[in-house]
Amino acid sequence: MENFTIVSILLILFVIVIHRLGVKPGSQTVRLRGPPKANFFFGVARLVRLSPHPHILYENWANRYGSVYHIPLLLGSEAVVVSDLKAVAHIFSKDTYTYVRTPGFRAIIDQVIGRGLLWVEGEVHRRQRKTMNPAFSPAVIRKMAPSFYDCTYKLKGVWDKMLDSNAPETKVQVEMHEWTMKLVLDTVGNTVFGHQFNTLDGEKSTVEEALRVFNTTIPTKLGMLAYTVSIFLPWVLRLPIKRNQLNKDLSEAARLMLEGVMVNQNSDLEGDAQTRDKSIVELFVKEAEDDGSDLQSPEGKEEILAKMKNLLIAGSDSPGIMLVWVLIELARHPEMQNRVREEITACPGAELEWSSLQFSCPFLDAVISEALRLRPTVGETPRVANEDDVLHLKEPILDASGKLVDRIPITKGTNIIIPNHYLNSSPSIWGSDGLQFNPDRWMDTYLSRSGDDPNDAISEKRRLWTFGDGPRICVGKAFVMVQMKIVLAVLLRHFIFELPQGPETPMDIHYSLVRRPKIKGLEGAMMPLLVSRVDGINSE
Ligand code: HEM
Repeated sequence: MENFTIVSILLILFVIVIHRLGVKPGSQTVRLRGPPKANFFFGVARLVRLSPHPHILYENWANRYGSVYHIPLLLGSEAVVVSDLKAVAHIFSKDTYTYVRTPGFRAIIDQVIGRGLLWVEGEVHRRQRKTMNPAFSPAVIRKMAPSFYDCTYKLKGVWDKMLDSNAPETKVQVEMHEWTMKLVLDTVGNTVFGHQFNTLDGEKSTVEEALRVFNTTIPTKLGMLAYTVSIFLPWVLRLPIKRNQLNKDLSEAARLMLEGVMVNQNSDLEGDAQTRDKSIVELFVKEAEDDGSDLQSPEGKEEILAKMKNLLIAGSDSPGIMLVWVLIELARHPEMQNRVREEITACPGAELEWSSLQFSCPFLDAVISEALRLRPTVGETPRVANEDDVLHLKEPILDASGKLVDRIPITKGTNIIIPNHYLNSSPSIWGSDGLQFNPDRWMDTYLSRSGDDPNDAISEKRRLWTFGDGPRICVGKAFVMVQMKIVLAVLLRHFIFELPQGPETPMDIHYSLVRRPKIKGLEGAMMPLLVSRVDGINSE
């Protein structure tokens, strides 16, 4: 019998035993409507995980069962899907206290990233977040802008060389995931840790290699199965399978690099006080010192390493994928790419300095917002109720007995899923073109932007859920918005991006920790784009 079949059977038997012993992954208390099981063991869990368009599944379910419904998951467990905007806002606002991460999801974070901000809950989270927030203030991010430019111009230099080695006016095929990963890794290393990865200069980095292997390895059926199961059953992460080994390798590579950063940081702190403003790591060191932690002790080091690892991995995965998505969308819509380029070319300042760029190029801003809306790297927010609660709905729904209800009691242990991707794109919220790439929707002044009144009915409806919300809202949101605008302005000013088989090139999704775009039919996470010069002329 095949290895896969044996392990699958063992896995299933183990789950049944655990289930019989009464260890339920979650319990649901309300009689809600919802879809039937698509599979005896997995309910609809695999269907959602493997669907290239899970938000469409949620769309169909919401149309059928209303804005709150239950879905069957593994072996009889269930989750309540909440897409009523009032209830969603309530859950996010009570995040880390009333609603927390599922034990399985925490175990994955622990294995890959460690026990930093993404893992902690409640009071510890509040304290860690308070320390981290100032490190991502607008003033600090403004100071990072030169580094965003440096890294982007380095990437431009690499692509220029590729083009120079070809005949004039030819296009080169560039593997986008590879280069955006180098770009964001060098940037986050430089700005956040004061560490020079120099991958754009051709230097080798174990972190880059581990990230590359982790992100591009084609998941086996067993790996996919284990991932789906592990969200609810943490022990699956201890099985000796390839995906778990990749998690550990990535974690270890990040640890080794960050230990080096810590050593340098300590010597900086002992030395020249002028260098103290250098990186976010110092804030962690200071926080630990204020708490009386012994930084030389294994526990003290471990605590700081985990916090750093959170920023390194969270800060180098999603931003790279989002940049790739923007370029794909612009390659699919050449007329929009031309419009963005015209806008950038008209931007005052020869080098697209941030002081001018920040307040220019509204269409580029709109393109970025639209890609973030349609292609969120985190499609769902899974949570579990940590205590009893009541959800008050904006719009009443029909329960399983056909009664209209506008409040839903939730008991401790209930699994909750917030479908971020559905909320970002549903035609019921965004209008009939909700599923289409239409940046112009962001050019209308009444749509949600920073500074809008969050209680305004339209702003509330047109909110982006790509960065989550509430106490856990992405700490790097402002960082990545500045980074993306600079990177895209520079690259689009100089290069034209096309899909290998034209705008209609068929696309697919590669599954790793998050979903990344790929060209249909290519092995792994391959996402090549054709790059050519805007002026068609080789550089000196
Ligand atoms: C386009 C890029 C990005 C996207 C789409 C994104 C998305 C998200 C989302 C959805 C969450 C909330 C997760 C949850 O509620 O469970 C989150 C949290 C987080 N993100 Fe990002 N992120 C991005 C970039 C970054 C960057 C650049 C950094 C750091 C430099 C970063 C660091 C973090 C951290 C540390 C958290 C945990 C916050 C907490 O638990 O309090 N992210 N991100």
